[in-house]
Amino acid sequence: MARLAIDSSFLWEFGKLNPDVQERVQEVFAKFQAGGAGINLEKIHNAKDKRFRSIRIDQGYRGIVLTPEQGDLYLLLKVDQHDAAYRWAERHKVSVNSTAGVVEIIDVVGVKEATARNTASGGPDRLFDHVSDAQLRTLGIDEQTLAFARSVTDQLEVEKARRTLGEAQYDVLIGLAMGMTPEEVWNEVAQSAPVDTDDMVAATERTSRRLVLVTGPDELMDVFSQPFALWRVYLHPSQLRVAHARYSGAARVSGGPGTGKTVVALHRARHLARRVKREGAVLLTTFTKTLAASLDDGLRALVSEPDLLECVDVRHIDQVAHQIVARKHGRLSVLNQAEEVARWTKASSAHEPAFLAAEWRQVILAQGITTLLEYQGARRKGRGVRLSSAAREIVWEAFEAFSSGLRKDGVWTHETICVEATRLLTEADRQPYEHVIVDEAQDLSPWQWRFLRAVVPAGPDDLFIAGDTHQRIYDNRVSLRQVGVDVTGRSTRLKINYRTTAEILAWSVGLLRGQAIDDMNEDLESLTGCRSDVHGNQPRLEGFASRQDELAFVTAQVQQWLDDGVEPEQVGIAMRARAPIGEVVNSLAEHGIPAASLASQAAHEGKVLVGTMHRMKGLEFRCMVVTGVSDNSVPAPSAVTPESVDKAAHALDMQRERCVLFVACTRAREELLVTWTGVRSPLLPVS
Ligand SMILES: Nc1ncnc2c1ncn2[C@@H]1O[C@H](COP(=O)(O)OP(=O)(O)OP(=O)(O)O)[C@@H](O)[C@H]1O
Repeated sequence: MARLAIDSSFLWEFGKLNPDVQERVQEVFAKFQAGGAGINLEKIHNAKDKRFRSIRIDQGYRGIVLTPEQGDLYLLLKVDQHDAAYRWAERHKVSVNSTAGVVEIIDVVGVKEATARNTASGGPDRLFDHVSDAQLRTLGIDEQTLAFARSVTDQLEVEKARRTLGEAQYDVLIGLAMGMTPEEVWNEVAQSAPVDTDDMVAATERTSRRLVLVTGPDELMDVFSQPFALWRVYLHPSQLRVAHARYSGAARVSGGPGTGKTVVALHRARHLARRVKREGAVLLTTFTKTLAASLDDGLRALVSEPDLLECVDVRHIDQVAHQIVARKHGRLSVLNQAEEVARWTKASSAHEPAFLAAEWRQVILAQGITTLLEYQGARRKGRGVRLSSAAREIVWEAFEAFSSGLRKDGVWTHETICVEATRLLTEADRQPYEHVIVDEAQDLSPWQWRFLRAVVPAGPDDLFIAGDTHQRIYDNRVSLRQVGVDVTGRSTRLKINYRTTAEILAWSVGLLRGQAIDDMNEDLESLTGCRSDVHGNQPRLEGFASRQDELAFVTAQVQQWLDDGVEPEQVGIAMRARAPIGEVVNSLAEHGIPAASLASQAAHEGKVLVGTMHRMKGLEFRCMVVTGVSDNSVPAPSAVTPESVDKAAHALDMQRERCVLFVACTRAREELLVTWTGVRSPLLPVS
């Protein structure tokens, strides 16, 4: 049976075709998959590549297909209106790169034009004079691109020609333009085995970033119905640049929700794994077990080669620290919350245990304080009551009693483990990792940052940090510089949102309007320019007189989505507190809708997923309900310091509550419903 591969750029274009044409395209493909009966592949007279044929989609549309000279693999490269499709065929050719072994789709007319432009405008100094023709050919540069390379005078000219050059050849030229040596470029791009440029099947398999191999009609429909899974094969150039760049030190990628930061982190992990090729050399990490598990799933979706997977250690930070400390001290016994409270109670009768625990984390550990003198001089912004010097002495005694108690009994907290791991690493002569990639970096604590700084030697590409401070849902505010991480000049902000419709994104961004949110680098972060190109319905806001009415409405809406064909696990329901989760799950179950709490161990497949707003971090759903957004639940009263106690702490708590709501709402891809009973939350816009 004939096999079909599709250029991923077409998959995006498919979404923009009108539904009639989409249907025709699918019919044509189904015929094609069924063996090709009834498909007419027509020769194109002026095509740049003699293997190109056109397929009739409907009266106005044509597809351009590369037919095989040997074998059974067809490549669908383009579907467009008749004239545009033919014009495309007159400009492009397909070849297998002799060094990288991948399929390249080259705009040969465009390359010629770019060469002529450069030659006409360029000065006498050519950018690649230091690289010989023979070296360029060895790197897989073909004759036409060689002429282009000889015309180039600066990096910008290479960047401008990105869409016209073959992808692998572009990578070579941009690498050289950025100062890599030909040997370094070779190591990045070359296949280890010799390339057979006639073997289209092997080349297509190697081009998984761009070409999607479809083996049957079901899989084809699957690809069409899940354009979101496309990130595996296609990255936007702005994402790819960040994922594949060489940085002289720590680098950071930020960007609003759904801009692909996690996707970039995963691609970066694969890229570095390919480069280092040493088991466990790359750490891909984040701050919770659940998020680390989803990074692991993502990496496995992206990387199929077992030896590459082995290069990447995917674990959450506390787990990594735990292992380092356990290696030195043996099995670690970690306090649970009740045990910690009991120890604080024992350590001092002068203060509440909650106060002491918070002071320890937010002042002592956060600032890395180790002496009373340092504590006497420490800033305590946002910590409520002022403490005189004498009062600090009393508090310090409590810390000492608490810490020595831990030491004496050989017990730990996650924080003391992290601090000890950092100490051990500072004393060690070798760090365990060559590269560290951190996702959801906005929620790491200062002691976790110090640990990460210590886990990898400082140098090129040491730390890669992905995060969005608008989505900070815990109280960790960190200045990267103060924890020894300098990303100056190596920060990129992604702007295109691939998850959420423009309507949901704009409304959600409104929740944070006027908030001054730091960028972890002693400046302010901004969502300006964050956009989505996909349009849909406005978010729906509904208030009710009773909780019963609210639940009934939510249940009916979920039923409606399911009736419309949305899979149950593509519906998420978020709320601020944990308590109402059971109530929502039961209400759905009573109406025959399978549902599960995200926190439960039960299988989640085939169920509507219900959880706290915090738990929604890292997830996404086609349809999202954010429920219980009343004035007495959002912001959560117990999580906000009263203004009368500490104005600064109150403002920060309120900001965090807004961010938590923002995170929940931006999990929605297509539909967002926000509900409340009684008076709506003051965090919601008035209308
Ligand atoms: N280049 C791309 N092409 C197609 N889909 C993409 C691309 N980049 C990201 N996506 C999709 O967009 C969605 C959001 O991506 P991702 O989770 O990486 O964003 P994020 O910036 O980490 O989000 P958040 O900060 O909100 O958690 C995912 O479904 C992902 O598959």
